[in-house]
Amino acid sequence: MLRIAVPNKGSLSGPAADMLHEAGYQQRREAKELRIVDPENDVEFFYLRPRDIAIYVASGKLDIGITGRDLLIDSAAQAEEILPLGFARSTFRFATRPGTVGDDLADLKGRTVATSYEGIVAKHLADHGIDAAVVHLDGAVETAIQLGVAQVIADVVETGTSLRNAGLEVVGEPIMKSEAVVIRRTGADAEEPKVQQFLRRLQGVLVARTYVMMDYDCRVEQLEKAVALTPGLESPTVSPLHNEGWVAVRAMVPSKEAQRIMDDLYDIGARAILTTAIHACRL
Ligand SMILES: Nc1ncnc2c1ncn2[C@@H]1O[C@H](COP(=O)(O)OP(=O)(O)OP(=O)(O)O)[C@@H](O)[C@H]1O
Ligand SMILES: O=P(O)(O)OC[C@H]1O[C@H](OP(=O)(O)OP(=O)(O)O)[C@H](O)[C@@H]1O
Ligand SMILES: [Mg+2]
Repeated sequence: MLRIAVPNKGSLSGPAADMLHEAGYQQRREAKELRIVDPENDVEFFYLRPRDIAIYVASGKLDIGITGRDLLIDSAAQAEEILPLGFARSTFRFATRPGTVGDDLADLKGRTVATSYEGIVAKHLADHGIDAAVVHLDGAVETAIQLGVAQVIADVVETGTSLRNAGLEVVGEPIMKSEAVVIRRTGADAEEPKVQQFLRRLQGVLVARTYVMMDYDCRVEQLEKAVALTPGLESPTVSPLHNEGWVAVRAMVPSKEAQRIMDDLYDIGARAILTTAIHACRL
């Protein structure tokens, strides 16, 4: 049975459960459940603190886990990313009160940086040869500056609202970009069929979320131009219509581009252009 670690709380937990549900897996019904077995899919889910997931997976007791890339790197556990999942996207950045330090990383020398991600910050400073103190806090690190515990913070930034509300602004380049990722123990068997099947299911959800199916009719003379607009993933399906000189075309297109592609197809004479949602997919 495949043993999978899933975040039990925080920003990762809801979207991870939604994605697993869309991929056809049973999920817990109550937030207090710490473990469920999905016998039909031969999978056991363990609901763990996001920060702990890389440690469990690195130990080899759990086969794979869903966590944040930043949490994986911060843990320094012997685990590696195998599939990015596209949610819980954030950047990890230094921030401070305007005017405290310049945009140059070297300005952090001799300062105190408060963060919940001590591993990432200490390594980043060491890699750049900057001697600064790091104070570990569990959360709400923005307040550390107001209360004088640190002059600089390093934290997750998504919309920037938390920083603005605390009167802070980012300084320097982003330390890293993060999103939810699937991880496994470093060097674990990449070909393990159960793991491969799990990844294919999640990839199917990602594709279903980012593509729509597009159908349209066009004149045979316009087919090459039309196909160039909708190349599909492999190649579009082209079927003859009862009316001679016309064909029906079917191809997957990125949902974000669907409206523009429909305009372009219309302009070259395609008609009856339809898009439909994809509910599930195996590439
Ligand atoms: N506002 C946010 N937007 C996007 N991703 C976020 C946000 N806050 C945290 N994350 C991501 O979520 C993961 C952290 O999960 P974790 O559950 O530890 O913290 P959290 O979501 O801040 O929850 P809490 O602080 O309530 O425990 C990291 O990968 C981080 O990049
Ligand atoms: O840029 P924003 O959209 O404001 O999002 C970023 C904020 O979200 C998280 O905080 P959370 O609410 O989880 O509190 P925490 O700091 O205690 O983790 C993170 O630590 C930032 O503070
Ligand atoms: Mg948080």
